[in-house]
Amino acid sequence: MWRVFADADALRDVVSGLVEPWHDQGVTRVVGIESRGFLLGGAAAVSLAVGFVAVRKSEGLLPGAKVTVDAEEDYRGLSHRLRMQDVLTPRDRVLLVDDWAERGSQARAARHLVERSGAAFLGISVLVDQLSSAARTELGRVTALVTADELGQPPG
Ligand SMILES: O=P(O)(O)OC[C@H]1O[C@H](OP(=O)(O)OP(=O)(O)O)[C@H](O)[C@@H]1O
Repeated sequence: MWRVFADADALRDVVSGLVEPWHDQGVTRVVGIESRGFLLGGAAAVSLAVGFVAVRKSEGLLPGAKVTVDAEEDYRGLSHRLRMQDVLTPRDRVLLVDDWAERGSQARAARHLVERSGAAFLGISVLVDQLSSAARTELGRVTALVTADELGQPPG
């Protein structure tokens, strides 16, 4: 995935595709999950002319008041404690941006963080949608550039 971001045209097209379905949805903040969600969410926030809020998976610095949630296992079977600075307000309408959603556990946990802050969680925008129909129902509106099925198997 990082190789895609190294190409200027591909990066521009990816960010454009992520935000295109959300231009008229009244988004006031973008939330992005570490690490690829930082890059894509930041770029999407600039494109939508709104602020960006980071959700950290690791132990990296995140000063000040925070909300925290233990996410269910992700697609690799890893369990992360997600942390977000407590900067959202009840007036915020939040879009989550990430590169890939499979189990949806990180996105669900991010939704909890957003809603615990009193903000409205609108949905998620991802490059690749590999969600089951059950996982999809808990994430609001889901938009994606491509499904995992459409990607197919990588060559050789
Ligand atoms: O839908 P789930 O099964 O919960 O998994 C989704 C998460 O997995 C990927 O992150 P990854 O762990 O690969 O980290 P990275 O962005 O730091 O590479 C992706 O960026 C999501 O954050």
